[in-house]
Amino acid sequence: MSSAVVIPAAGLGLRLGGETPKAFREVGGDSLLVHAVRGLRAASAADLVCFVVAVPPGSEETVGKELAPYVGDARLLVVAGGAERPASVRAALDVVPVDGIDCILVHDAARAFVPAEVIERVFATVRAGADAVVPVVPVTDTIKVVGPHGEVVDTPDRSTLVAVQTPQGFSPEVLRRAHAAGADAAVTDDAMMCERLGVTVQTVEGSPDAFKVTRPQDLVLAEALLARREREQLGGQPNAGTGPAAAPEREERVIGQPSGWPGDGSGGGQAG
Ligand SMILES: Nc1ccn([C@@H]2O[C@H](COP(=O)(O)OP(=O)(O)OP(=O)(O)O)[C@@H](O)[C@H]2O)c(=O)n1
Ligand SMILES: C[C@](O)(CO)[C@H](O)COP(=O)(O)O
Repeated sequence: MSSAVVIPAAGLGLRLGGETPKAFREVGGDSLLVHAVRGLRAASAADLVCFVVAVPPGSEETVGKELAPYVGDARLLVVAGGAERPASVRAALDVVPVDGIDCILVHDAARAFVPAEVIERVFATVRAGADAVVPVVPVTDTIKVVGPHGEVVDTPDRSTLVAVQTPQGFSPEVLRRAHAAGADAAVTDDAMMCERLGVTVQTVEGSPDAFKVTRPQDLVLAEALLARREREQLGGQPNAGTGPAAAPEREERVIGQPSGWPGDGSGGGQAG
């Protein structure tokens, strides 16, 4: 079985702040997008033969050059994303080759540090016959349903709730059918679009490391996670020498603003 991965990376990152689109923000010297692609490549069991990345319009060429060294023998296609995540996924999905692809993963660039075992679990579950698969982690807060005036109207049983991550895995036919049906403003992930078709979505175990970089404090967490992985690769004990004094010394940096991005004077930019 061969798979393709669609990477929505066209978001502005408004909750993160800053002037650079989130996928281009750097942690440990590489952009979130590069980390995400490298992580996907590391999951060799997923047999990824095609990467399709949706990026802010105007940055396709720059991103194509930046990512080429990281995709190995796989095909790399970079397309302009849309104003909302479903439109970006759709734009990428439209160019995924039809022949020879039995599984399509959809993975947020913002979940740049997903462990290989999560990717492989998702892939294996699609390979075993599931139409749609999502990695999940338990919810650790109490969740309330709130009414129009800020009043609590319900406290759902937490044991039935999970937080959903990516990559989400799909049978190509099901994912294409879900996107052909269209998305409204309520749609926050691709699995939800499949649910609306009556497709059963299977869960598998996710990982805290697959968190989505969303707010500024997530960059601090990302730096710490990278530092922990480096220590582990060097053969050190995972927790040896940790603590406030052992915080990573790297600085967060951003890569050059792509041409066509608002403010570069070219008149290009991203809708929405
Ligand atoms: N129009 C959009 C919006 C989001 N995404 C991508 O979808 C993933 C998850 O979205 P999110 O974390 O919400 O990113 P942003 O939309 O950039 O964040 P914000 O809502 O804070 O602006 C990210 O990899 C993001 O780049 C996308 O490809 N196209
Ligand atoms: C797809 C997703 O990452 C699953 O948790 C999430 O729904 C993206 O939502 P966002 O509002 O675009 O962050």
